Amino acid sequence: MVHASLFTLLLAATGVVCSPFKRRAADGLNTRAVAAGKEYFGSATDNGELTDTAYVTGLSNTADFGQITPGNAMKWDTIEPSRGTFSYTKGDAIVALAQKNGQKVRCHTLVWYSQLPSWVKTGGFDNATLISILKNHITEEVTHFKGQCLHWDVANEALNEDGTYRSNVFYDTIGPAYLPIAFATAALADPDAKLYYNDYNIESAGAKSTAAQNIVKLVQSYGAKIDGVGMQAHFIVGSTPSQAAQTTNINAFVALGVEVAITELDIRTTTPATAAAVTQQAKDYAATVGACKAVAKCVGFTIWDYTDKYSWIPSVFSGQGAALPWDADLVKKAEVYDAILNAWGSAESGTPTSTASAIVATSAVATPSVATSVVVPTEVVTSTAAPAVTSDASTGTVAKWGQCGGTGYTGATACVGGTTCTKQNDYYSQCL
Ligand SMILES: O[C@@H]1[C@@H](O)[C@H](O[C@@H]2CO[C@@H](O[C@@H]3CO[C@@H](O[C@@H]4CO[C@@H](O)[C@H](O)[C@H]4O)[C@H](O)[C@H]3O)[C@H](O)[C@H]2O)OC[C@H]1O
Repeated sequence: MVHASLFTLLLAATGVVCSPFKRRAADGLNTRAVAAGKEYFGSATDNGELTDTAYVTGLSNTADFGQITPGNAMKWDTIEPSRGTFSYTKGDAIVALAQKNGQKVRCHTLVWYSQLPSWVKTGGFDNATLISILKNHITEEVTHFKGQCLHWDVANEALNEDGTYRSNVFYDTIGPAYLPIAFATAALADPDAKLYYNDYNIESAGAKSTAAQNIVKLVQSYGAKIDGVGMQAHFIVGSTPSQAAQTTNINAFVALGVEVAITELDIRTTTPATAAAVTQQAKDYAATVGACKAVAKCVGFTIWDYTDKYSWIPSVFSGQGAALPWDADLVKKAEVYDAILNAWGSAESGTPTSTASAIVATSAVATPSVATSVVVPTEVVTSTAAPAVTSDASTGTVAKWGQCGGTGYTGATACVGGTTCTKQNDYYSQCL
């Protein structure tokens, strides 16, 4: 009897409840999300936190967390700090913890302008060399983690707030084609991982969300695989988009044939948080859960760490914080936690996903239209489609692939701002 009680306690601690009559998962954020039809509810984490036993116990509770995202361990500056030198220790540690716990992993992130080592950022590489560096980095990293990543955030934050492409070394050297090249390369290295574009301030309609949808179309138009879009959702208490606005926006992405995930949710406020702010924060969390729940193709939900103890917010947004459902003492904020829990629906099966939204999402799924011209690097080609880069108004002073077309280009010459197209290689032609 004593042994049976200990066994029950042990199972409860690891997220499983056992009785002589039935065995089911313990109630929690993840089990509720799964009951509502989602693949997981998860949390970001970081290596430095893994020595905190109480923290790890909470993170390892699969009733709450069915997925882990490495906050920094898989970024370029950690993985390939100098050219050709790869270090996987930190990423492996997080994957090992997830595997031990039976949790999924969202792998984050392959191509980002930030946390990019200076040898890449200021290396002064020409177009062909940078493409080779990009492809090598992706191939090496994705191959290393092959079979271990449910999702890869292939590209992170490629856009400015007005929807134009963010100037970074990849865009400035390669042009928008760096995105389809990155996705195609990742797909070759791990065909089973779902490949995501990930960004912030794309959680409701607007120029940046439209531009993110255009990135989906761009990658598709090159014949490369893109499976999903991650809405980071770094929100501010009382200023989050409404549930309806988020639902409509998620459906706009789903209509392009991709899935969506909430990838980095936190909702910050001025610290110390007031009682009113916490009440509003609970409503704000519930709104994003409600939006994801309402769309069948919103497949998963991640908060950017689970406790204020390790939130990135105070270090970046001065005077802000208290953004997560657990406080800095690892104590659940009951109001916020319960709001998330209840927004997913009941523990048994969840409230059924809104039929109306799900039908909109499903029926709106469309194969991207196929046009006649082909502009793809040979290893990328799986379908034919027109390039979606004609709005790129860069002129001859900055070389952009896609200005004039590449191998196999049969469409109208689009030498924007110049008169002569000079083909340099399969990715790159210059308009002068
Ligand atoms: O240890 C930390 C990591 O946790 C951290 O991870 C990144 C955090 O979020 C992602 O990048 C940031 C997203 O938010 C941007 O600021 C937004 C500006 O507009 C506002 O409206 C919005 O509310 C803000 O969130 C930041 O500028 C981005 O850096 C990124 O995907 C994560 O990897 O990275 C730094 C480490 O020290």
